[in-house]
Amino acid sequence: MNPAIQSLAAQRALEAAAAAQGMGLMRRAACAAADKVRALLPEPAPVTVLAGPGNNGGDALHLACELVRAGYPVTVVSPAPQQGDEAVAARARWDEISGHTDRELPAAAGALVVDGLFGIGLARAPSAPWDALIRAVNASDVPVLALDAPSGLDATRGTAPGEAIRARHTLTFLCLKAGLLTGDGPGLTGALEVAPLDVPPAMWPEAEGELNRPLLAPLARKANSHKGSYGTVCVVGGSPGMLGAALLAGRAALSLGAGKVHLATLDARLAVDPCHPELMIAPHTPTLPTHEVCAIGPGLGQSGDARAALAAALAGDVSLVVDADALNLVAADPVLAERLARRQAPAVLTPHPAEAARLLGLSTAEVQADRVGAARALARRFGQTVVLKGAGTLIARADGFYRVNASGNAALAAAGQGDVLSGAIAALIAQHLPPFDAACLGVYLHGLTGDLYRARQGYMLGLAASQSAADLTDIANALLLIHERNTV
Ligand SMILES: NC(=O)C1=CN([C@@H]2O[C@H](COP(=O)(O)OP(=O)(O)OC[C@H]3O[C@@H](n4cnc5c(N)ncnc54)[C@H](O)[C@@H]3O)[C@@H](O)[C@H]2O)[C@@H](O)CC1
Ligand SMILES: [K+]
Repeated sequence: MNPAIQSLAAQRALEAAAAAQGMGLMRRAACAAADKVRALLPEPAPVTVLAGPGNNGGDALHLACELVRAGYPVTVVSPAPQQGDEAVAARARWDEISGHTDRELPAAAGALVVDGLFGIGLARAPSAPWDALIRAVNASDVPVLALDAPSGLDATRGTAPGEAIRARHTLTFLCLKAGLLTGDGPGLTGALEVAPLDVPPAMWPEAEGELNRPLLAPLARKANSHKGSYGTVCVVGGSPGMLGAALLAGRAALSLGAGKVHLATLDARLAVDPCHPELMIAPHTPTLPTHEVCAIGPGLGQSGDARAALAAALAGDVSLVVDADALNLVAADPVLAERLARRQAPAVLTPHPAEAARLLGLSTAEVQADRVGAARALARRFGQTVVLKGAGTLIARADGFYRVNASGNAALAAAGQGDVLSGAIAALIAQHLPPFDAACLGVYLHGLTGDLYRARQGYMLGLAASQSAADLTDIANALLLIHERNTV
């Protein structure tokens, strides 16, 4: 799981704390970037370094000095003076070493262009002279290494207000940013790496203890246990014609270790899943079987029975995973929305962008234009954990803290995957993970089924949701084995 990020504000608070302790993060960033350049160009070759006006530019100028010391021929392009003490000092160091900077991209930009124009401080669409420089870089066929974020990209939203640098590689500092994993972010188009700069986790202001916590520790099995030790999941859904969705959620819950799984279906025709006789299937009745967590929504439909089942679930005190049509019913009915918002027992909402848009009264495009904002708004609105699915799935907590998932790929863009995810999260809650952790880990493991598929296949076509449901078992067991090895 990638390092947690609360917001760019948390990163800036950490940077300020580091500066106060004289940790010299900028020099560390430059050294990490120099290592990356050496990895890309093992032999010294001409490198063009673009230096912007802020600290991203400062990183780039220190990098230029490191590269000259390592014997690389370096051209610095800096069309405007640096602002801020750290960036000005970096420029002075460069002037000391070379004393020459260009204002435009050289005709022959060399073997690599390093983009240090803007990082997390981009405030608006780059204007002159920056936009012309970005266009010139994108027009050249020289590979680009972007520092912290491709210049011109909004590091939170993943959108580009103007034209953004198209980077083949991005080395981001301290932690991942939501915008690198969503929208047009490089996490989807290029190679993305994090350089943590050896900052101790405790320095993160609000994510303290969140970083690298072994989320899956509660899943470790104890010899002296029985099926009740691993909880009971009840899936409520499967209205006529949509049984598959409920079956997928039930299978995923079994695959990820729930002790028992009931399937309360709105279609009485389904009596048994021949592939999974362990699934206890019965027609839904207002008095549900006893269970710790209920995944409601897969194939639920929006009939009167469906609404009644949702109202009963909301009125209960079990943990809920609210997905698909259950979310649509909430979006369409203020009474249900109020019940969900007032509910004391935990719930995890798992909307895709269109379902989030309905819940927020926005268009899907507006949700996608600010995914972090949408996820946090929903989490605050309902006082619950929200999983905003899509490239760079976000898991937001009611207090605004959020995580970005870095696993998965377009193989998961297929029917039924949302049902699998809701069953997976339900299984983790049933095994006593707190809802936010269950959502983070469920999203992460589910994403890994896409990564596993691409590793096996070499590409991303044709992953069936039932395959993902089955693969959750192998992936979780492999990670638990590693966890146990590391904790002996
Ligand atoms: N301060 C620290 O401790 C660290 C800072 N780091 C670097 O510092 C960066 C953040 O530095 P800054 O906050 O200075 O911001 P940036 O370096 O991202 O640049 C923004 C600067 O350009 C100006 N600007 C923003 N949008 C503009 C536009 N469209 N046209 C023209 N000018 C524009 C801003 O006024 C600001 O001065 C990070 O991305 C990272 O690269 C890293 O070295 C990590 C440590
Ligand atoms: K940059």
